[in-house]
Amino acid sequence: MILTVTPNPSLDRTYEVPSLDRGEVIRATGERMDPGGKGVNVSRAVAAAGRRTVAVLPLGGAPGALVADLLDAQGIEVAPVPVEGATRSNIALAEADGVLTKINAPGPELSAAEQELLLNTVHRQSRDADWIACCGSLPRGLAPAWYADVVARVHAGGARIALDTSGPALLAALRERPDVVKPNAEELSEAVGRPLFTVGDAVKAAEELREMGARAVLASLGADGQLLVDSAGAWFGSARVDAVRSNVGAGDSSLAGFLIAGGSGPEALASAVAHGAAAVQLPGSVMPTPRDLDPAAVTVTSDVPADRVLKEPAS
Ligand SMILES: O=P(O)(O)OC[C@@]1(O)O[C@H](CO)[C@@H](O)[C@@H]1O
Repeated sequence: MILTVTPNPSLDRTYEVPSLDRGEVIRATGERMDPGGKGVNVSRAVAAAGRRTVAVLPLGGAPGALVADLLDAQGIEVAPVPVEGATRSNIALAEADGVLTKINAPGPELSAAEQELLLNTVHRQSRDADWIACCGSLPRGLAPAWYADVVARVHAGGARIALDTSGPALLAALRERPDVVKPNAEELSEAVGRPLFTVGDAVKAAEELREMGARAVLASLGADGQLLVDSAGAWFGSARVDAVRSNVGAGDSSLAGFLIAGGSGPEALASAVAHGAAAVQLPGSVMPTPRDLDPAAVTVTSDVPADRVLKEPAS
């Protein structure tokens, strides 16, 4: 079973607009609502692959009830932590030319009692888990070391940990030796404190994260592909993508693909790349099913193209 932890979930609202004109009333040509937050998306992708998953998340207010209903409709098992504050709504504005602008709200502040309940729920649910994916930003009230505490507690129980967060929360958790961390290029650049211009720069940065404690690093480099760096070396994976519709949740779909395929080595990287590529070709944060995957479009190699300049340099 793959357990996901999303301390700051969201109701994701996507509006399709012709273009973003500041100061104008913009009429949306389409809208959709998805249950969101990075761990929630990982659970949605794991469930879409027909595997068992449980999502732990705080839920509050009317948006929280809506997130619960949407997850229920998708058949996702949830271990909810009721909280006083309302679950946030995050907005994505998708322009006709493919540019996507996202507004992420801070979310509710969790009281000391709610924080404790969240940690205890994760701990209780972790008993059945092979992997625990801890994902996303921390809501107000949770200290930057919160993920570090979770890793320390669940590692003692034997489950493996995948961590997808950034900034101080990522740095604090590294010392507890998470089994895999999943930064994107910007998060990787921020963690090592320097810009990344080439695939080789990203490999060096991932190696530094390993020196800081991560056992493996699965880094998504956007349109450039993905990297896996672990004790056995480095692999680079990429996929042919026909048309990008929405990259919201593509990283979460990748992480799900990686964990479904065992969570280590080049085959898991290939699955991560296939899931990421499928997700960007679907609207909003729709997660791919096995039918949406195109493994033949994926290439994974240990011959990492270190000199390749990133299409989207990170700083
Ligand atoms: O604010 P965070 O926690 O960093 O990210 C939240 C979020 O942008 O991540 C998911 C996509 O990865 C969305 O479902 C959600 O809105």
